[in-house]
Amino acid sequence: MGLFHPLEREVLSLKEVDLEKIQQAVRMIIEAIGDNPDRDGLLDTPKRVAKMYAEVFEGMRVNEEEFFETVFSEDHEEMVLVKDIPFYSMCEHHLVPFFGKAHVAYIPRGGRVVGLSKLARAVEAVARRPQLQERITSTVADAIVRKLDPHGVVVVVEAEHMCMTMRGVKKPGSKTVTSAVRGIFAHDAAARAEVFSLIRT
Ligand SMILES: Nc1nc2c(ncn2[C@@H]2O[C@H](COP(=O)(O)OP(=O)(O)OP(=O)(O)O)[C@@H](O)[C@H]2O)c(=O)[nH]1
Ligand SMILES: [Zn+2]
Repeated sequence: MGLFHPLEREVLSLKEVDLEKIQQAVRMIIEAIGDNPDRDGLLDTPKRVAKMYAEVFEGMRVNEEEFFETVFSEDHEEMVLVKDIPFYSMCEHHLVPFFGKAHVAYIPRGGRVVGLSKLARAVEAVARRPQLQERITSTVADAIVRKLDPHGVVVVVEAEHMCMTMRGVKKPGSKTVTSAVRGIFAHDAAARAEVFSLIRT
């Protein structure tokens, strides 16, 4: 099992989510906004929210590098791109959702090819933590670099942030695009242009 991205939490040290603590906190929030946590409609809400948080933050207990343990020895040293991987994450500043699509490309080296679904699983694991879009992007790219030592990696993430749409600056429809470019893609403009054009089409 590899090391975590330095910016990421020590997720493996966490055991189970403390559902009881989330329930208490949600009850307090309901009281603090001036509603009655004991009215019918809200009675089970703390329990539901606790269950939901356990689900949307389940990446806290998953090491994304695990998905790259099993490699197929396939003699393919050309680009592999899995695009339009949908993801949902929670912005660490406001704990509201941001969501969109991730595109992951790499050029395998030395026959280290992984199952396509593992790229999507890594995106999902990383997204299901309190996050920044930039950190999802670089964490996925760096995990692939560390585990597969490929010729190059590109991760592009495009997302809509609810903290920018339903509140605050209120700019619905605005999209944020982030990219992490590693290896050959960083210094070969033609390779980079190819992958970005494949992502766009
Ligand atoms: N870089 C980055 N910023 C984010 C992300 N998600 C949310 N933010 C921003 O985080 C910032 C937090 O700014 P603050 O001024 O501390 O908080 P705030 O008063 O709620 O800010 P506003 O959203 O402008 O109302 C905002 O500008 C958000 O748009 C992200 O994934 N990456
Ligand atoms: Zn936010």
